Amino acid sequence: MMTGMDSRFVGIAELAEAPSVAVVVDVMRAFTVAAWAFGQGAEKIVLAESLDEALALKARHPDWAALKDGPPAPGFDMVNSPGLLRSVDLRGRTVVQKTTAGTVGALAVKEASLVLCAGFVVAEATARLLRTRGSDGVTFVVTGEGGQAEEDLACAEYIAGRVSGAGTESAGFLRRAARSRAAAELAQGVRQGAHPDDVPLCLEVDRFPFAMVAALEGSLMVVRPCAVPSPAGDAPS
Ligand SMILES: O=C(O)[C@H](CS(=O)(=O)O)OP(=O)(O)O
Ligand SMILES: [Mg+2]
Repeated sequence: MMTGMDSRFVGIAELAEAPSVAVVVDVMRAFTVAAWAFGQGAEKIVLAESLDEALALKARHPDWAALKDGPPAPGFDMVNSPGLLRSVDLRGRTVVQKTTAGTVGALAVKEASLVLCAGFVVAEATARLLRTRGSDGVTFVVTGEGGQAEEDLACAEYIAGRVSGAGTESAGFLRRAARSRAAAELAQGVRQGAHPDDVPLCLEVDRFPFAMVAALEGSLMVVRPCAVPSPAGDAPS
């Protein structure tokens, strides 16, 4: 199905007012990690505004699992690495996540009527949800490097292409992401709290069948997986 969707690609700082529909993209690594957390059984992810808030939430809910980017730190259970997270059993757990870019981007659009958190691992489910909803305007928040992160921009453009029609192929977009600064820094060990498999895991297209919807629940921004069944008319590509 073709849609006449109007796509805007903006950095976090360019967000003047809450968009109606926002897709917040963080390929490396926040939303790849979020998808893996759901893959490992997490029930929900609470996005923390700050490290202090993450620790306060953990103190109030000792059974929640607190996750931050960068190196391991006291009070936190996990770091922002899909390669490290994939061996953790999170069945039924609530995860609290605080990262430099991804979680900040989602919190910046918390007033939007629909917020999807995305990376390549949930690209098709995200596109399908947007198609199903028939949104005519979508703001893609490119969270890394002031809106210039090549891995996030490539993924955002790929998802936008998939929304408009099934013909968009992933290969070129993945090549751009693989050549990004983030990929190089992860491969070179510049970014801490990493596993050697992080880059390939972040570049796995459609590893998971769900989209990730973030919404305010009381005062907290909460991400939950959302199954998006393939409509009978959706032609495979
Ligand atoms: O963990 C990450 O990859 C980054 C943090 S940094 O760029 O390595 O400092 O956070 P994210 O919000 O997932 O981009
Ligand atoms: Mg990032």
